Amino acid sequence: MLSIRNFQKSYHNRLVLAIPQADFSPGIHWLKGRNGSGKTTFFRSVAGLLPFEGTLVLDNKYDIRQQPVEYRLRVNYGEAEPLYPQFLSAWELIRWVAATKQSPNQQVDELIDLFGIRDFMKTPVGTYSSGMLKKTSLVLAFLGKPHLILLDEPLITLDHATTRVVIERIRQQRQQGVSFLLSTHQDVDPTELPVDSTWIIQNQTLELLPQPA
Ligand SMILES: Nc1ncnc2c1ncn2[C@@H]1O[C@H](COP(=O)(O)OP(=O)(O)OP(=O)(O)O)[C@@H](O)[C@H]1O
Repeated sequence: MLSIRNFQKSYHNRLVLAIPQADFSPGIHWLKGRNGSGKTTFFRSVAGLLPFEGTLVLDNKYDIRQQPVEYRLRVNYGEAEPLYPQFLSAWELIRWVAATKQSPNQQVDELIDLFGIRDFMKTPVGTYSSGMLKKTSLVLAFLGKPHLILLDEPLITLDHATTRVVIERIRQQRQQGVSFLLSTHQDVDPTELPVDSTWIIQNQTLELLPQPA
């Protein structure tokens, strides 16, 4: 599903991540790592938001450099702590992302109701609580017809009911062929959300962890 070759990311000549080779199969994959290990850097690079050295190819077809638009159309990203211009409303953000991601008809309404943001979506995001902001970012992360969704700490700041909604949505999308890379510092019950592999970012690289027996 996602192939990584000779990946390197530095900030101001300080190497943060070097991944000679990694291959993610279709499925749900957890990414672990201590604070500052490089998870957000990795997600932002895979999402096409940060420059890096190396090659990323989605579905053996879409190279982030050679098919930049096709690749970005198929890779969505929900940030751990989303930041948006304070004066924009969720509705304005959603309309814009839905248009760029070519969302199917009805999807916008479906996601707005699923995450319960209709009541406040026309007020500026500057007035939102952290949970309201997180719900907005999750609606944005599911828009379009992604093949891969990157979710950085998708469950933080959410109430119990919304946590269930996120887990159920991930399961449902997985059944429809969407893959996920997720990071979390929380433990998630594998009976609720089956995981195909677990990876760790440490020592400036990404390693596959052995699956528990
Ligand atoms: N824009 C930047 N400029 C310089 N250094 C940066 C920048 N962004 C991140 N870093 C550094 O890169 C390293 C990895 O940061 P990153 O935010 O990717 O970690 P993380 O694993 O997401 O951390 P956390 O779990 O705390 O969110 C850290 O040492 C951080 O200081």
